[in-house]
Amino acid sequence: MTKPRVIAVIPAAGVGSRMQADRPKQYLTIAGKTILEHTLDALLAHCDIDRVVLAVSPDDAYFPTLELTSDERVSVVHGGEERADSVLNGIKALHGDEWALVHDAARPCVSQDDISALLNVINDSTVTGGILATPVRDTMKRAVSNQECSTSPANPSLSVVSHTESRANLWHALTPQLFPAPLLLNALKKGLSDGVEITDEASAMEYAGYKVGMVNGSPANIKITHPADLPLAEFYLHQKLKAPFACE
Ligand SMILES: Nc1ccn([C@@H]2O[C@H](COP(=O)(O)OP(=O)(O)OP(=O)(O)O)[C@@H](O)[C@H]2O)c(=O)n1
Ligand SMILES: C[C@](O)(CO)[C@H](O)COP(=O)(O)O
Repeated sequence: MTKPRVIAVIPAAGVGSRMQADRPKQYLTIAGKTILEHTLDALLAHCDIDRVVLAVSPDDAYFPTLELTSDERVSVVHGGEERADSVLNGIKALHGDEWALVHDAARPCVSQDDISALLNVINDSTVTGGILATPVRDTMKRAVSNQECSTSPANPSLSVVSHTESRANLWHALTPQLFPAPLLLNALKKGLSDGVEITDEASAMEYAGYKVGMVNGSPANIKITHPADLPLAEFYLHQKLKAPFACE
């Protein structure tokens, strides 16, 4: 049986507003290279990933300065207004019967073993693709209102608890998220045109009615979002460098 083609699609067109840095966070350097280069290296190192489609901002002045621009396995498309738009542009660059492995540029700490574990869903007929995820570990509170509406004049960052959410069967969705490209393309188009909030690929596939698998992945696969995430990611990256991965 021919091995399915797996194309990585990396949304890397964000501005990183929550990071409050002097450049988009994917171009910050930790453990010796940019976050984007760490993420690309992790995906290109996996023997079951054929190539990478990168979605970068149309006015991205940083990407051309990276050496990887010469790697023939990397092609580039323009990102869009939202993450889902960037992913959609990436999927449109695929050619039909491949599997799309969508992975945030902001998640450089993903392990090769977790990528391999997720790829196993390709051969599982009980689901239509799947995602890496990790069970919630903290008690989860629902706030009365969003954080910008503090009711305490003395403490503008104070929120008020509405109630405690059950954390039974509650997971953090991570990336990569892996789906048949043609199905994901149509699901993204439908979710976006119906005005559904699509914050990950699975939400589009769920909205389209597919059964999505969840593979328990490492909580070290963090999404670098705030400044406090940088030293943690650097620690995890140094740990990864100590244990090089060899494709079977
Ligand atoms: N229009 C967008 C928005 C986000 N992303 C990418 O989607 C991933 C996850 O998004 P997030 O962590 O929210 O990144 P930003 O949108 O850059 O961060 P912020 O929300 O703080 O601005 C990132 O790799 C980001 O580059 C993208 O490709 N296109
Ligand atoms: C796709 C994702 O990383 C799964 O947790 C997350 O939804 C991205 O959210 P963001 O607000 O675009 O960072």
